[in-house]
Amino acid sequence: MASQNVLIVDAFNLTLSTEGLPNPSIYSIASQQKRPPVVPCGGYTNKKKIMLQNLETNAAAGARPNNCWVESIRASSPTHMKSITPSLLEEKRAWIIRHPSALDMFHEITEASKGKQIVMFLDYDGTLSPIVENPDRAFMSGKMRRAVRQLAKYFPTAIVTGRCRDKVYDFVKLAELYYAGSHGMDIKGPTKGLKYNQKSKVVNFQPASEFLPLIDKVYKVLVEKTKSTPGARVENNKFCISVHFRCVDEKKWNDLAQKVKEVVNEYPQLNWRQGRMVMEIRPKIEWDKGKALEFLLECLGFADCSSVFPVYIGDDTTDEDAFKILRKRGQGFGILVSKFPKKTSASYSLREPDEARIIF
Ligand SMILES: O=P(O)(O)OC[C@H]1O[C@H](O[C@H]2O[C@H](CO)[C@@H](O)[C@H](O)[C@H]2O)[C@H](O)[C@@H](O)[C@@H]1O
Repeated sequence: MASQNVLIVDAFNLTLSTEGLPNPSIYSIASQQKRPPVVPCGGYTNKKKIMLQNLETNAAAGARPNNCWVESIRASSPTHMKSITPSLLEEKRAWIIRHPSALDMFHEITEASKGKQIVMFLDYDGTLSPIVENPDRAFMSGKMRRAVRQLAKYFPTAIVTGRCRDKVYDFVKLAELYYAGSHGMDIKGPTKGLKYNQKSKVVNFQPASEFLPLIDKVYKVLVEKTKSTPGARVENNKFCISVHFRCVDEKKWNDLAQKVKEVVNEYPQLNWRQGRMVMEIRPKIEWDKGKALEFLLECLGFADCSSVFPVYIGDDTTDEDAFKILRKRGQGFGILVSKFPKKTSASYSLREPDEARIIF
């Protein structure tokens, strides 16, 4: 383990010298990856062996922790990478030792999953698709789609996203997956290739359906209220709403946040959380991505099962709810996709969506 950490730190320095640009060796490894040969259905052990063959080393970079709201939004922007100080560098090194790359730790991970049923949970934005300015253009690559399709042949696989379920389906286009849209408030089972558990045939769950009219109303209010802020964008995610900051001048972030908070404060049934350059407004109910993960495990018949191994890969603050659940259950592990250190309950890290594809 110790020698592995040294390796990570060395590679980490190399990454820093490229000012946050993708590590060229990782890119070439990713592009040289060959798809594993198709193994018979149910061949989980074979699949794990193939996944092991895909292992390569890597490193992750980091960023400054944040204390206030605007700082934390700023921290989700790569531009802050410009000011790297020695203490920041030290912090980054410490972080990667605490959350090693899942690529480096793949052997340990596969050893831990031996004899257990792996269930995959995948966030969409920033995990399966790279972050882009226009949320309507956050396409998943054909390579990523093929990798997820392949994964789902061997393990029950769910997309867990803040997006509206229909919208994420339009991006992913794989009918054999489970989909948990609107931060888990809109769950639907596969419409094709069902093979894990009969119970999952009936998966269709919307714990916040009574909030639909309210969400529609508040969406319209927010569109009106934010239209004077250049670059602001409001997205209706059916059971929740996203107000995007990514294209707003940094000087206007606070103003925009105030406007949004004023609206949300008028509706005690709603609250908001911060995501990546976005404010996520949603119903105040005890439901989140972590609860959705537990719900899906139950649907699959693994509620009280000690031999299940859930793997959750995500990049955002809302994914932390799922990472926490995995820690609490003491089952499986969480993987945070991030180039920068973030406070996280995930065990491991990956730098970018392409790396997630490698471990598939
Ligand atoms: O749970 P997720 O799948 O990660 O969805 C969370 C939000 O993702 C999207 O916004 C993020 O990605 C956009 C496209 O790359 C980017 O422009 C934006 O800044 C990010 O916050 C999506 O548009 C939101 O609706 C989701 O809630």
